[in-house]
Amino acid sequence: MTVASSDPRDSALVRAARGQSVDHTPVWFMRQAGRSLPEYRKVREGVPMLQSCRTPELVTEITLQPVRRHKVDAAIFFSDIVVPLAAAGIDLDIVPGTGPVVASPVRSRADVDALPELDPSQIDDIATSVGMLTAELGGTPLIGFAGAPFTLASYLVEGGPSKNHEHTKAMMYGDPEAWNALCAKLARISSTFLKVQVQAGASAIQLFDSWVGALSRVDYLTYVQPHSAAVLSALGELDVPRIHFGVGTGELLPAMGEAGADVVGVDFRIPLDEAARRVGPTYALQGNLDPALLFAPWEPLRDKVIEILDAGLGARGHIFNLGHGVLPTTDPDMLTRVVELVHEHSAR
Ligand SMILES: Cc1c2[nH]c(c1CCC(=O)O)Cc1[nH]c(c(CCC(=O)O)c1C)Cc1[nH]c(c(CCC(=O)O)c1C)Cc1[nH]c(c(C)c1CCC(=O)O)C2
Repeated sequence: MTVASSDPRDSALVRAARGQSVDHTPVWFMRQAGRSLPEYRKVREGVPMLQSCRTPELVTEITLQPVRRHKVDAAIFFSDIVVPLAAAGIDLDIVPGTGPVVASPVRSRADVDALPELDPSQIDDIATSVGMLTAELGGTPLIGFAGAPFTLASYLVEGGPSKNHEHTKAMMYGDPEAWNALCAKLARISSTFLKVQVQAGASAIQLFDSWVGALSRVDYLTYVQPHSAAVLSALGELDVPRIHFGVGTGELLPAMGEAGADVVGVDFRIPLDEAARRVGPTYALQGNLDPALLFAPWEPLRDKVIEILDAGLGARGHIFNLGHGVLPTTDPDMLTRVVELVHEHSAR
């Protein structure tokens, strides 16, 4: 039984991530801050996404909104995976309804070599935002995050969102040296972005490799895992739990754990008890309610939440989450109800 404490290291989220006992299953939602909340749409009015991410007062307000409203067990830092790339000087924008769009796609070794590094001094505002947030959050942990090298590389090489990642795979296979140089650079940028967040007070981190499910296991092990491992091991000395998530990664879950995670994020395509069997007793799990089920009637939704909570008991630790981000048209009251149910049903 955990006692109430104002130290986020004693929170249910951090304890579950470490495989320690908890008094309830912690819950948060990917994209809990965002368009599903009217209070978010209000404060974002007229402010471009990248500018919002670099304005500490706005980052603090937006990050706190879902914590106040839903009583989730963690805040996720309001930012974006491309913020450190833009901060380093790469010309890109986040286009509403589309996602990140890069002015000059990276297609050759020369393009890779021309990419800048990120100096921590270029993201002083990120440290400021995290400091303001942790002061407000008290015992509620703040999760810092970054994009993993493959997912960032896909945006840079394709020039924007991609279904098939064809230019990315073409570089991976056609010029492995350029590919490895690109991913090594992105690993350094992500490590810096994460370290700044943790040193400023984040209590856990999540490395998003959202699109890595596009790869076979062998390609993942050959071309991607070493670079993700470099990011996760760079965080090792800072002693915060590391969550590693991607979409469509049923075949990659053990390999993503072995990249150096403490918690493996699971999407909704495989049952959580099957995920627990696949990763074994070494890793805690996070997941995995289908975000589309928040549009279903309460009864089947409730049954699914309970099924996931019960399956999670078979893992080293369980953090309840969605299998991917909150969809923008979700009724936020459904999220609040899910949080209440998770807390009620999992109370030990
Ligand atoms: C792939 C990826 C991106 N960004 C991110 C990922 C990994 C997570 C995932 O798999 O979803 C990470 C991210 N982006 C955002 C967060 C905020 C924290 C949170 O989860 O609440 C996080 C963790 C805010 C955001 N990032 C973005 C928004 C929407 C901006 C808006 O409100 O207009 C938000 C709230 C923009 C963005 N940025 C990206 C996409 C695909 C989009 C959506 C495009 C759109 O539909 O408009 C790239």
